[in-house]
Amino acid sequence: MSLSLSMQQIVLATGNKGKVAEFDALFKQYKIQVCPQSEFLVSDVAETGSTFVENAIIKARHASRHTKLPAIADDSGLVIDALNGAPGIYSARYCGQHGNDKGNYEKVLRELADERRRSARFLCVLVFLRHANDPTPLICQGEWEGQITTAPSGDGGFGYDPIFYLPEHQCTAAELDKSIKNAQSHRGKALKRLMHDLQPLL
Ligand SMILES: O=P(O)(O)OP(=O)(O)OP(=O)(O)OC[C@H]1O[C@@H](n2cnc3c(O)ncnc32)[C@H](O)[C@@H]1O
Ligand SMILES: [Mg+2]
Repeated sequence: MSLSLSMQQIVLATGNKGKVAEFDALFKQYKIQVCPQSEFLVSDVAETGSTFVENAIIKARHASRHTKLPAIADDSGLVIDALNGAPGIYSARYCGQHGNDKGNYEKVLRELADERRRSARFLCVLVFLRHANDPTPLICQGEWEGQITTAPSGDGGFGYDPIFYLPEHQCTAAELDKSIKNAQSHRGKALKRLMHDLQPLL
């Protein structure tokens, strides 16, 4: 594709302010201009897929259709082994109310109350669409391994960060320096891979 992405805006297809803040820092090192969908008044779209990949494509397509710009979408979530992979693609609305971070992680802590197996990982799927009807999306994934705590700790980050413990740092993701989270997280890894694949288009 001849389009020079370094000259053109890309819409970031997420309504999550925590993600936007992380992407703001992450994109600083790249020569592309990425603007959150809120700047174009893009509405949230129903995430009706049954995989992270499907939902990321749905969000990217919706934002691209609305703005007529290339789009990057993030679909992510927490996968807990003792809960057979839940909350997974339902992470944002696990307690029944979309975006209620505290309600969501408190539900997880209740469900794991008598459980010794605490292993879990964050997953992030990033999708890049050149335009709304792009038949060959770029798709990249990143993972971040950790343990679920028995009580929340820390007030940085967003979502499940206060209950996601990193043994190598001896703190939760909500207590971790932002730059370390971005360097090691599911989102940071997925973006590195996506930018590697995007380079030939820049
Ligand atoms: O769909 P968009 O508009 O991007 O915003 P969302 O919050 O609904 O995003 P998702 O559908 O991808 O759901 C992801 C949820 O997984 C959780 N999550 C994802 N990444 C996280 C991170 O880095 N730290 C903590 N929780 C995270 C958090 O609860 C998110 O709401
Ligand atoms: Mg969502």
